[in-house]
Amino acid sequence: MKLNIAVLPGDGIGPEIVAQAQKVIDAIAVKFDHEVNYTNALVGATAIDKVGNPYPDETHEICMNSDAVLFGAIGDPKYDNDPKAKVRPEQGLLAMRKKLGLYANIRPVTTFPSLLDKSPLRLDIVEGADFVVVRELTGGIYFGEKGRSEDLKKAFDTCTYTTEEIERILKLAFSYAGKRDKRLTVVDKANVLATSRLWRETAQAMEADYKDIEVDYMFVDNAAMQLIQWPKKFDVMVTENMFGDIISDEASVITGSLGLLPSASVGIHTSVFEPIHGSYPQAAGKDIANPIATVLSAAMLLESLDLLDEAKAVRDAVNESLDAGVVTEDIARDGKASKTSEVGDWLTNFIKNN
Ligand SMILES: NC(=O)C1=CN([C@@H]2O[C@H](COP(=O)(O)OP(=O)(O)OC[C@H]3O[C@@H](n4cnc5c(N)ncnc54)[C@H](O)[C@@H]3O)[C@@H](O)[C@H]2O)C=CC1
Ligand SMILES: CC(C)CC(=O)C(=O)O
Ligand SMILES: [Mg+2]
Repeated sequence: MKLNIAVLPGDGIGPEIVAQAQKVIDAIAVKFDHEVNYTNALVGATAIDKVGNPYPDETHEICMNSDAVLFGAIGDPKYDNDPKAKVRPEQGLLAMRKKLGLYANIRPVTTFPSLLDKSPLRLDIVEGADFVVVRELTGGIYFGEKGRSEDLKKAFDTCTYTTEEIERILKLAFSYAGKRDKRLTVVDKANVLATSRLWRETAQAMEADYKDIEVDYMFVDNAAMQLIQWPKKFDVMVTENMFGDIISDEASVITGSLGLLPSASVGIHTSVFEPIHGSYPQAAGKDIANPIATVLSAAMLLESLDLLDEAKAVRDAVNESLDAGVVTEDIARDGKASKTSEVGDWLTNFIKNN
């Protein structure tokens, strides 16, 4: 098969972690006799620096013409620490999601047997935890009208959702639950927010079409607590953009590191495969960031193209590397950390030789 992959490394650790995922895809291509064509494109702070736009039209064209997009991360302290900056790297990520119609971000949270002790939570709490956060990705407060009063002493962000936006993400979440343990938790703040009440009303109306799915409703503050106290009670969680952003970072604690969680952003046009973490600028250029979230995002990319044996070979390699202790410093034992690039090399060799 011929694969056209758009590669958007972005900022900070983005280029380093994406390079490892590309090495892994290359090894898979050789093993399974595929031809891979990568097209690199600018996004984020790097794109602002080069062309003044965090999501240039050329990048959009490249994404639209690809079979899938492999994305690293965006963000730079020079913008984080300048609240007055008008053009920001994050606008590039949001524009990409909106223009590609990526209304759903699928964030699977699974524990790895050899890393159970890396979670700050007790082993009996985390062992066997396995759930998916389905996060709405192109609506809500991140995309709502925002502004600042003339005297600069007041600012506002608005959260808006339409029934149509809620229905399409719920449909996808119901279908995920149908393929798993048939349990769906709708996370909202319906005791306070009008948008959340619309989410709850819409979900309640859809229950009749999915009689085999057990649906429950949970306020987001309670969900944030229960996720840590009883992670095993969850199967599929579905929620709005900002709540999903926050609870999925929180969920990474169950697995041991934010550097382990992959995601797939799907919707209308092409799909984007991206780690859930950011550009981790403190680690940029040091070859220490964990590449596994990005490598597992590449596995999700292969699955999206129905290359299931190929994806399994990536997952097997990752599991073996974790069992063998070939890991970066965030999940290392007894000070024995491998570099980002060494983890990538190990995975590549494992795929070649097995
Ligand atoms: N999808 C994206 O591109 C995202 C971009 N950002 C941007 O990233 C920049 C940094 O944001 P932060 O809040 O510091 O979040 P972050 O996710 O970059 O890092 C938070 C912490 O998580 C850990 N971490 C993250 N990735 C890791 C990896 N691969 N290996 C090991 N440890 C890892 C580190 O301890 C790090 O200090 C900001 O500019 C922010 O806007 C933040 C989240 C998502
Ligand atoms: C710019 C942010 C919305 C990025 C983020 O935190 C994420 O997508 O997880
Ligand atoms: Mg986030």
